[in-house]
Amino acid sequence: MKVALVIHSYTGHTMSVADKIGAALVKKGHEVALFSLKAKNENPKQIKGVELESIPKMDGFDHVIFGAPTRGMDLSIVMQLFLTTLKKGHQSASFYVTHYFPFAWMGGTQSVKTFMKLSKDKLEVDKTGIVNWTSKKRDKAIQCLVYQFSDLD
Ligand SMILES: Cc1cc2nc3c(=O)[nH]c(=O)nc-3n(C[C@H](O)[C@H](O)[C@H](O)COP(=O)(O)O)c2cc1C
Repeated sequence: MKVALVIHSYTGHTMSVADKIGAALVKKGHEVALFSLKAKNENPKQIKGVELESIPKMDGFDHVIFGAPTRGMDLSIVMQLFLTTLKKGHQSASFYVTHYFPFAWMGGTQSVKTFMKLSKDKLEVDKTGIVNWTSKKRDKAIQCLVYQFSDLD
């Protein structure tokens, strides 16, 4: 399958998970393209007036995996902006979020809700995942997520 990874990551947590998913997919024989979403003059605390550096095209991919951090108890604005650029459709997709605070309700859960809301009528999301970066079980959680997200057949 042709798989796109569309990732927003500022300090590298979300991207490090994407690298692992990408490597697992390649090992299984899938073709993988990585797109890193960036804002012009990115300032993680900025909410208003954010603009995307570029808008990658998702045409021709069999599946798209999205990854983004939680910011201010919600999905990063950069990923929110990208989702608003998508046209209506049924692209097969999955999504994971990374967050820092100890409980998913402190941002992770809301990020997934926002992703689902903004991708409604645009993506067919079959898997979602939340990675707590400060959890002692983080490595195990990432291992499970990589296993699930690279299981596409
Ligand atoms: C401005 C800002 C706001 C954040 N807000 C939250 C939050 O509300 N809840 C949370 O759990 N983590 C929060 N975080 C932590 C990030 O979500 C977490 O470190 C994430 O893994 C960073 O991903 P990245 O390294 O891919 O950018 C925030 C980080 C920044 C910089």
